[in-house]
Amino acid sequence: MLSAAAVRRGDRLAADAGLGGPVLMETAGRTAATLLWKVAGPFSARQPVVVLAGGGNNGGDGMVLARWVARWAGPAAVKVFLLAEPGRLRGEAAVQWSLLARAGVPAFALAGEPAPGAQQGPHQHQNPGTGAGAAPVAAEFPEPGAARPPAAGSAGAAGPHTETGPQPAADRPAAGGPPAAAGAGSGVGLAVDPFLDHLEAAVARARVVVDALLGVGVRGAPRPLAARALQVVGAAGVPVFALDLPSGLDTDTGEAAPVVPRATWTATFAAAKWGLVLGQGPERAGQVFVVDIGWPQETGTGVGGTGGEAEAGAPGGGTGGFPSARVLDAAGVAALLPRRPWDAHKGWAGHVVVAGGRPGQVGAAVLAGTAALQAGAGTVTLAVPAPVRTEAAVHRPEIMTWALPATAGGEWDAAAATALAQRERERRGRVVRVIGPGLGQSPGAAACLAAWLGLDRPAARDPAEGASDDDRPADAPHGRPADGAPGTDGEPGARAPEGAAAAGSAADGPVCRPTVLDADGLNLAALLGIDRLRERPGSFPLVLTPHPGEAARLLGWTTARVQAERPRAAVELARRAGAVAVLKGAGTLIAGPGGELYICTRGHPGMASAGMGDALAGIVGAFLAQGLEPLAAALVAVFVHALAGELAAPAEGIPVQATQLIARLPEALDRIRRGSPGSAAALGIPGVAWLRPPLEGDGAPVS
Ligand SMILES: NC(=O)C1=CN([C@@H]2O[C@H](COP(=O)(O)OP(=O)(O)OC[C@H]3O[C@@H](n4cnc5c(N)ncnc54)[C@H](O)[C@@H]3O)[C@@H](O)[C@H]2O)[C@@H](O)CC1
Ligand SMILES: Nc1ncnc2c1ncn2[C@@H]1O[C@H](COP(=O)(O)OP(=O)(O)O)[C@@H](O)[C@H]1O
Ligand SMILES: [K+]
Repeated sequence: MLSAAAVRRGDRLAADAGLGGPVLMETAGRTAATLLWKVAGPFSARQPVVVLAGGGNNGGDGMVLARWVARWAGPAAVKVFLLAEPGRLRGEAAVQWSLLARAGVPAFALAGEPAPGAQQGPHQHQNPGTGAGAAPVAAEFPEPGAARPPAAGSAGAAGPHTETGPQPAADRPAAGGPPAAAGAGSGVGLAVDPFLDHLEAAVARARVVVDALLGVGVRGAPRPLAARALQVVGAAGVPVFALDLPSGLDTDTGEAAPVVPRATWTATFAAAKWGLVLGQGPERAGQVFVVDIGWPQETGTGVGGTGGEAEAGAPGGGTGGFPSARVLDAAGVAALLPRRPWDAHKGWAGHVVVAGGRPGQVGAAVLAGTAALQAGAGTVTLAVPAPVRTEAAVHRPEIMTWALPATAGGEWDAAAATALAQRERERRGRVVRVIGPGLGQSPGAAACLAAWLGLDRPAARDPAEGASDDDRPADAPHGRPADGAPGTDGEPGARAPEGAAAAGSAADGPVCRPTVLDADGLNLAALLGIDRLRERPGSFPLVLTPHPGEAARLLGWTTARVQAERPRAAVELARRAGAVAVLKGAGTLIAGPGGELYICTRGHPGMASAGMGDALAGIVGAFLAQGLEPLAAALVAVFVHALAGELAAPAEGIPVQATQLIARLPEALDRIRRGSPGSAAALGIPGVAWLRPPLEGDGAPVS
């Protein structure tokens, strides 16, 4: 996931490696043509493609695509509208314009200012700034079926038109019309109004419009001329296939003026761009396909990403726009999944303790616990205020419950902090805490949270923790016996703060454990101050799972700012807390304390329902309990959760309940292990991957 600045840097790295613009453009345009054919083809003179091209490299991509479609289906199957004066084209776009002429592809362009003394009219327009070689545009681009003969001796700025040039498809009569290169153009090199009229007429008859007007080079909202052309396209209601980005969409923020097309498909090159997943990007881009154009590996942006790897050497590096992120995919997540040994026992898979479930919100803790169980935790306990213990216990017989000290009103009592730690110590095995689902924000809950985070006093090593090692095979995950508590490096107490042994000993206070903070756990942490989380003793593993509102409270931002700057917000949460931060919502972001950033593009709006977050917190806990490091646990949990949400929805837009998602967790895990739908292979075009594959129940848009 790249910013515009990162794309430029990637292009430079590619060029340094010998992959120059023309090579990349050819790969981009040809692959996009293949993809277009797959999603919207076949094309013919009766089912033509109209390409709206701009004067930059995005337009160049469109011209490459047009050339290939013409080669496969005959020149009458495609028509190019260049919203620029050909004489002003530079670099690769100029080359592509020249190649279009050679291929006999019908095309229209804007006419330049007439040369002094030249007769007015579309064929007489001389392109300024092109010197002696400037040629009437019309001569280069014959319009199929037009009566006028080709202008003789034309030699354009972009190269001579030669009738004998390679025109593989020109001798193939296009369906429903005369041979493509038989006649001369009747309307190329046009003033603006006739150009737009022709565009309107062509679009009305088109099978699909290819939007190649503006790509990552866009600056601000489309200017008036571009806006008029986009308006024409939008008004026609014909499906739009956008190249790189829907034209005018802000590459970094996803801001979009009203004229920015609502594409049915977008083929984005090298890697996805932030603008496709932020702001209005998702609704403008439609189905997004990531097209590998051959950037060298050093750029770190292979198709589909590999997930689970650091983004070392990736373009962007935080310069301008947002930092780069890796897109989670099934293959990358599969590599991170814990591998259960054949002789595994429940201790191997850890013990998730969910602390929450105040009266009226017991369900939140139940959902987190059930999700933890379904995601593979060896043991799950719901630690709840005593008055609700029975209510918590009735749901799943596999789940234990601990009744903890409560106030008269059934809220958490401050004494519960120590009581919980005591109950944990009575059991062997690796304990992970999921703190927050239904916790409430009572003073007692706040006191417990501070104690569990070790922020009320120095924390100490839990002597019972070491014993749990005996339960595990020698190569068991989580090589850190006490998970970051002081003295875990083999010298018990060696790094313990002064007085820690007394202050935080097993006998008289809570110890710290790998922790997931969610919901009110986060709201209370915000009151403590997010920066204080860095002070937690021993930097024990910590994963925060805020939704945008909770993230705003933690950062002291508005929710709107969090949403507008999601990548920055995620990185900031992780940096300030010194923890792994999962910023939930469409396009969940996972940030590591070292600046790592990942995005999960899976899941769907049907998952916007109560309890989904509780389920996610429980799943993160389950993977911590199974020995994954916190970043890996968060990555796996987010992906599995999203995939289970997809499996639970019969179709796009159908609401899913948390219990339905939780029920599908084992299947989601199995899919990931076996390679889930949405891999590049599933689309059937090597080097092309869905950014977010269609839901299976939705009827795949590809044939
Ligand atoms: N450079 C490379 O290595 C590659 C670039 N590729 C393509 O090149 C595109 C980027 O090309 P460019 O940098 O030439 O930029 P674009 O083609 O995206 O846009 C630049 C053009 O848009 C005009 N423009 C900018 N802002 C505008 C606005 N608000 N209203 C109207 N017109 C506006 C500029 O005057 C210029 O003509 C990518 O999106 C991608 O499609 C691909 O060919 C792959 C390789
Ligand atoms: N539009 C969406 N697309 C993908 N995932 C979504 C979408 N809406 C919600 N989700 C996911 O559902 C979960 C909702 O969590 P949260 O807002 O905390 O819900 P709750 O507090 O009700 O449990 C998150 O994991 C979020 O990423
Ligand atoms: K575009």
